[in-house]
Amino acid sequence: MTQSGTGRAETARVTAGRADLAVRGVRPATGVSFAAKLAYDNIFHSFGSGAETLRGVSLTAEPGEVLCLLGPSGSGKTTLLRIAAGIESQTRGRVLLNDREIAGPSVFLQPEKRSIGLVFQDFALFPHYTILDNVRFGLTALSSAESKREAMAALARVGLEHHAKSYPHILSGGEQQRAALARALAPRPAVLLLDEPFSGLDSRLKDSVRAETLAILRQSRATAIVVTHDAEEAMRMGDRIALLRDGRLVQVGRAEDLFQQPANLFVASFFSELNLFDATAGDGVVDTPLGPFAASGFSTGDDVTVAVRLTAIEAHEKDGGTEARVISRRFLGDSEALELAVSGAEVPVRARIRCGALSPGARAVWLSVRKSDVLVFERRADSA
Ligand SMILES: Nc1ncnc2c1ncn2[C@@H]1O[C@H](COP(=O)(O)OP(=O)(O)OP(=O)(O)O)[C@@H](O)[C@H]1O
Repeated sequence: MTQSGTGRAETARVTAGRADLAVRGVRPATGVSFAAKLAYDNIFHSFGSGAETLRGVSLTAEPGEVLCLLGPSGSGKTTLLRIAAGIESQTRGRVLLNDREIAGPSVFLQPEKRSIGLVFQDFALFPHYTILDNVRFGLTALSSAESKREAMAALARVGLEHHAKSYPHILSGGEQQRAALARALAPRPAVLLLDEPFSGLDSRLKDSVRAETLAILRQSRATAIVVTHDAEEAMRMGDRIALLRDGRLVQVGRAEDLFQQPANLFVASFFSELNLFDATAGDGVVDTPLGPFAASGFSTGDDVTVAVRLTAIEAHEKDGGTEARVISRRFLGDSEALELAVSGAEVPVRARIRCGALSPGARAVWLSVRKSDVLVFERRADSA
């Protein structure tokens, strides 16, 4: 989602409201949040009379966990975050914080009463405020001395005390991201929502900022929901991943679950590049141009799609396996991308092999396939 001027105003509204947290009840030890459970119960949403953006989403972020909301552009990730923050309203369903309804048919708790923090894609720091004042922004209910102390503690947590007096524009992208995180964490929200928090960073910076952010989230112990459209990012960050498509939850689980036991072809293709072969199941097996594979659970005559990960294919120059001819090779550093002509395959078969596995002039090769990286799905018109 692109951050708009309205978005900034919302940041201000949501952030300002977090001061409410600071003055209520007993506060935990420095740097620690009250982790909470956030539950979506059968959420539906549409913008005006338009098509439904969310269709029956039920999902729980457990206390202290990092839950990644993953999905293609337009699948409804940002809308789901905004509903939890209270800056968008669902048309049906309920949102619960620690089993208490905060949004439902007859309840709407204002954003500032929710103890839910929000970090936007472009950080949304106020350019004319120092970093310290940006972080103090959400602590207005505290005395000046207290808010300064709390803001400095939050900056220390993200390693930015030395930039307290700086203005945002002199900070690097990664530092601005950490400042935005400090601002969101300063009021010690029970739940922190992060909307594509690393998308504005260049790819080299991204890895280190992501690792730092995860460490800070762990230390703060807040429950976090992180929106991303990048499967690798979700696997790196999430204790669990919830994959959305067209406003519906497709699968929720640990990265290993989604990768190894994808619910359908859409999930599988979100996590790895695949060669696809349409085929008809035989008696527990299915024949493809790359050889026969097990098709347990399917009956003879079932239409299936066989998905072979690019990394499942090995190429050799010694006779054995499926014959293939090299069409193209591309050096990618750690690996090499191959396109191969294989008898019976309508389009070139793609493979990702270890560099140096084939001699420079190799043309005629033989392929073997790691069976654990072959997935067989029922063939449906909308399955990928
Ligand atoms: N203000 C709006 N008015 C009308 N439709 C909207 C509005 N905001 C978003 N949408 C539509 O709602 C759907 C879901 O949008 P949303 O931003 O939640 O998706 P997303 O998964 O976060 O996408 P992205 O990864 O591109 O940010 C999209 O089809 C989008 O075009």
